[in-house]
Amino acid sequence: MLELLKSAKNGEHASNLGALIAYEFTRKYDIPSFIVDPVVVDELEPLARYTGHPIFRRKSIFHALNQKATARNAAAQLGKNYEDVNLIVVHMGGGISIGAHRKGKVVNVNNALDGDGPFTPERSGTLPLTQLIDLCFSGKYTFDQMKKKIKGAGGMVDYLGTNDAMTVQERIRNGDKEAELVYKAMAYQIAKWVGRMAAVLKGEVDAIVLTGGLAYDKEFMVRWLTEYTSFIAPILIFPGGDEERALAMGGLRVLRGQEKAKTYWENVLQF
Ligand SMILES: Nc1ncnc2c1ncn2[C@@H]1O[C@H](COP(=O)(O)OP(=O)(O)OP(=O)(O)O)[C@@H](O)[C@H]1O
Ligand SMILES: CCCC(=O)O
Repeated sequence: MLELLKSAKNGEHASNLGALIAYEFTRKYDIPSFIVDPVVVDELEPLARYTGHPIFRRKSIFHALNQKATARNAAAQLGKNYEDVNLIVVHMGGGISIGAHRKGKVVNVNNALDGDGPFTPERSGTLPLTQLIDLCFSGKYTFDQMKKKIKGAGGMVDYLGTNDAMTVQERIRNGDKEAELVYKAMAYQIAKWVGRMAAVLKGEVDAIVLTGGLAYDKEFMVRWLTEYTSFIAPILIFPGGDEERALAMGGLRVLRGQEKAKTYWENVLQF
């Protein structure tokens, strides 16, 4: 695992550092370390794995740690167990993931890292395929530049020159119509993905759960998402993230014998 993460063979991401840092603590203090709900948690149902062409495979990459922790908190707020509810969890940070949680499993979710889903503060989300192929072969851009359009320099930051939603909100308050249109387009695309996940859950949705940094924005983002999606289910809001606590609780569940740690199996990542 450590070698694979160092090589970034499956993608560059800050979370690649997690296991490496944990391993240093293990060595220094002679204590166990665990990985809890990493971005590659994969509970997709078989139907969700189809892409539309046999050589492409859908990967489950999303904000699993915060999605799972927030879903548990939301279930508790509903007075139920996570394993007994259906939720659509919308994590809205620099990247955005929309997961269909059916009775404790994330059976469908967009690949939040790799050009799938709504556009986000710093990612393009799904792009028109043929235009993308044409641009790749146009000779105008390098491989790295094209990759950057999808992750890092795409989405809101490319439209408005900032990935900071709070700056955009201030611009809207000051009458910037372009900023309003782009920010609302992002809400519109997120809402469309909520609709998809409602279909996956066959309309049996106990709640739509909004979380991540953008969920603090009640004035615009939360209001627009409520307008578009509240016909599906009640909306619960858990702004920010619960990641550090979720990591600690995951480790504690194993140390207390409430959960068994799984063994990492490298072959599952060979695709
Ligand atoms: N209090 C707030 N009010 C409004 N928007 C906020 C607030 N806090 C953060 N945001 C916005 O949320 C977005 C990023 O959120 P967050 O900090 O959750 O992302 P991240 O942790 O960098 O990314 P990710 O969640 O994808 O790992 C930014 O555009 C930021 O401006
Ligand atoms: C999809 C993994 C978390 C992120 O958005 O970076």
